[in-house]
Amino acid sequence: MATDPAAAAAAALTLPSPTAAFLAPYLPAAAAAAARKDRPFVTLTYAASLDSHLSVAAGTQTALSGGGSKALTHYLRAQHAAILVGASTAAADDPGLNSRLDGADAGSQPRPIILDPRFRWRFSRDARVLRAARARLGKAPWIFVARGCLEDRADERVRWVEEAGGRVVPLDDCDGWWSWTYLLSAMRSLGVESVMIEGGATVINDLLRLENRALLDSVVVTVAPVYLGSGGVNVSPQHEQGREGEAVVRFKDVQWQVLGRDVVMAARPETCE
Ligand SMILES: NC(=O)c1ccc[n+]([C@@H]2O[C@H](COP(=O)([O-])OP(=O)(O)OC[C@H]3O[C@@H](n4cnc5c(N)ncnc54)[C@H](O)[C@@H]3O)[C@@H](O)[C@H]2O)c1
Ligand SMILES: Nc1nc(=O)c(N)c(NC[C@H](O)[C@H](O)[C@H](O)COP(=O)(O)O)[nH]1
Repeated sequence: MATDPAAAAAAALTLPSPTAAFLAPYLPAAAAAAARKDRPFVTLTYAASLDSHLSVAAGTQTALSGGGSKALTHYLRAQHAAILVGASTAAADDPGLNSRLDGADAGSQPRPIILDPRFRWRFSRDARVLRAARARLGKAPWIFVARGCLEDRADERVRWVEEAGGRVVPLDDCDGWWSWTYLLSAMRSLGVESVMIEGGATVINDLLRLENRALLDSVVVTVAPVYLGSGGVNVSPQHEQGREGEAVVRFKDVQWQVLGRDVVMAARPETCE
């Protein structure tokens, strides 16, 4: 059964100050993010197994982070204006997409953004992200949908999102896919100054491709001491034929911190400048 947001808030997380100091150089600075008008500050973040898997199988959620790295993730959420996931993550995880960090108030909650061009996530009024918003434990979601897939404005899902204070945002029609330049520019024009992108694998692998890497300001990856085995949902940017080198992603400004059983990397991607 899905966790009740009120019960989740009661199980609030705390972050030790050395971890906050470790993350500080990788966080969006308010003035710089506000000054940048073409796109928000972007942090890509996820938790993976030793074999770089996000979950044991598509459509399922696998808990990887221990208490310390989970607190780090919720701290990161509170440091960003928005948190974004793909439609398959929304469908598989029924996520709350709020910060349950101890002391996170309404003002520090990120705006959940769900990429769902074909509006195929069949959520109910009881979806955790909606319950969290109604309980004032998080902001209400914005769901990005292609205009042509949003003909039925009487769709009860639109009503539920609006009732919670959120929006189903019509974006340009597309073939099921928007470029990240377009998406980030759309977010910035909606006033979003920083966004934490949590996944899933389709989103992450796409953002790590050579043409998108320069859009990433920070990358924060938790590695948990477990193998999930082949068949899992894998983070591994794809080789394109004849362009093998382009799938190799290297990082600069790399720092690691051990948090309980997990290790966390904070870094910036190297781009071909
Ligand atoms: N461990 C972690 O940190 C973590 C984080 C997130 C998700 N997950 C897991 O990942 C799995 C889901 O990952 P996935 O790869 O199946 O799906 P996903 O969450 O990446 O969603 C993919 C869908 O999002 C939409 N989308 C993504 N990019 C888009 C773009 N540029 N333009 C338009 N639409 C776009 C499309 O509908 C696409 O089919 C689940 O098992 C979930 O539990 C784990
Ligand atoms: N940091 C992290 N560790 C994990 O072990 C794990 N499975 C995720 N997964 C990220 C994904 O985005 C999930 O959907 C949200 O972690 C669920 O979000 P909530 O806590 O419900 O808000 N993230």
